[in-house]
Amino acid sequence: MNTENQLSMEEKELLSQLVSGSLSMHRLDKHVEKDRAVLLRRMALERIRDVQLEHIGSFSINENEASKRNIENMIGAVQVPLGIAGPVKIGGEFAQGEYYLPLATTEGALVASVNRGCSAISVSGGTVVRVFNEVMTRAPVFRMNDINHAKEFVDWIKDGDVFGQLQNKVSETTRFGKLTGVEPYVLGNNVYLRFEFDTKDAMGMNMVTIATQAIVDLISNEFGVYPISLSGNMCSDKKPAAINNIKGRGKTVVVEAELPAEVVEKKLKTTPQAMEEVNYRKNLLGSARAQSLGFNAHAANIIAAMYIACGQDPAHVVEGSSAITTMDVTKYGSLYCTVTLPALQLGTVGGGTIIGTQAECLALLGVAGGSDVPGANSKKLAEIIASAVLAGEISLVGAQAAGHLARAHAELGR
Ligand SMILES: CC(C)(COP(=O)([O-])OP(=O)([O-])OC[C@H]1O[C@@H](n2cnc3c(N)ncnc32)[C@H](O)[C@@H]1OP(=O)([O-])[O-])[C@@H](O)C(=O)NCCC(=O)NCCSC(=O)C[C@@](C)(O)CC(=O)[O-]
Ligand SMILES: NC(=O)C1=CN([C@@H]2O[C@H](COP(=O)(O)OP(=O)(O)OC[C@H]3O[C@@H](n4cnc5c(N)ncnc54)[C@H](OP(=O)(O)O)[C@@H]3O)[C@@H](O)[C@H]2O)C=CC1
Repeated sequence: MNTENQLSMEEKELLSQLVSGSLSMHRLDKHVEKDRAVLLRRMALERIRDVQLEHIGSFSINENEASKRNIENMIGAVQVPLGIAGPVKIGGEFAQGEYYLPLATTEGALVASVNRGCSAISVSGGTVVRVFNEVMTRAPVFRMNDINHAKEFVDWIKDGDVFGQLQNKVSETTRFGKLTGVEPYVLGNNVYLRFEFDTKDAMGMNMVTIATQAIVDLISNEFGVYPISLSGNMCSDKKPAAINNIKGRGKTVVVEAELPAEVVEKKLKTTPQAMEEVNYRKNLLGSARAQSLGFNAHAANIIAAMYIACGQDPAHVVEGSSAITTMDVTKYGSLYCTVTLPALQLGTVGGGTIIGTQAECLALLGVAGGSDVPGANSKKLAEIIASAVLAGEISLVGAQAAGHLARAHAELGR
């Protein structure tokens, strides 16, 4: 437990006010520097709850930087073990060569599994991966007087001159972001405008939210309606939603690899036929019967572990998990595998990407910060994560085809 000897007289007084409740935790920031506020809040909690927060207090994050843009009421940091899988050979438009994958997880057997998948993919020649679409969306909801009013509004917003005005307005709020489209959706007298943006190397949710505020101010001045909410859930952010799977959100990425039968037998201890059948009956039929939005084995596992490692917003695992995995035996007897990720939201600038450990993971992948051609780094990261997901799918489907799932977790996960 931290002792009061480390504190000045003023800090001791603030600590006792925090413990008594006469000073709220967040107001402390007005009285002391951020690093001292983090310490005092932690010490107050130790006293209030009679616990020791020694590990929470052990970190290298810069409290001033983090308190500006990543966290409020900071008391420390939690640690998640970081493992490495690979190298995996990737043939992307942006990611080309061999990559070590940082995975932050507490699930034993996960890193071993991705590592095995990487090895099987690499000896088979690597992945081929492409980003097909990139778009970040924000969709305010407007309550119109009646259907006529809704129709007038939709016709107005579709006018090319109006769209040009909106684009100009957006360019006043961001140097990098561009408004690329707007799609109106109507429900009764509600109109949802799904604005689409290219956010380059940023994941972009702050960027597009600020831009959309400027857009709705213009709409209010020009058309006389103001949204009920800046986000009307047709965006759709951090919720499982078919619209993201169909239209895409973040990066839409597709990855493939073809494994010769000998590789499947040697590396995965099974056959292409057995893996094809597991994929069909589990990932396709089982997911359909369960009415799942994701037709895969564990895309979320790899996305979550790489998002945590690389400073992404982990809530976006929701959309990322809606991936579809296919596995087909070819006429040559090899196994052709693909993963389609319709909505992989990520960035290499902003958000959690600047925190020391996360920035180091991005550096390990060669994608820390913005790229010379804005957007290239985020697409490279998308290609790498998609390849990692494929490695995870190949290994887990292989383990289930071989009947090794329970054994692997008994040995490595407990
Ligand atoms: C565990 C293995 C990999 C063993 O796999 P194996 O083939 O029995 O082991 P091996 O000793 O022959 O090693 C083969 C390769 O695996 C890797 N490997 C092997 N051990 C390690 C290790 N300690 N650390 C790092 N890498 C390891 C490594 O690449 C190695 O090659 P080598 O380098 O030796 O030439 C395999 O059985 C496996 O992948 N099982 C599946 C485990 C898995 O994917 N778990 C993910 C979580 S499951 C879950 O959360 C979701 C679920 C299951 O509920 C979803 C669903 O419904 O399906
Ligand atoms: N506000 C919301 O509703 C939501 C917010 N979030 C949070 O949003 C954060 C991510 O938002 P995001 O907008 O990505 O990040 P930031 O708000 O951190 O902004 C990133 C900024 O980086 C600048 N930038 C510098 N170089 C580049 C480059 N090469 N490409 C693109 N932008 C560049 C841009 O400035 P400029 O704009 O001047 O071009 C951009 O706005 C995360 O913390 C996430 O948790 C998540 C969901 C919803």
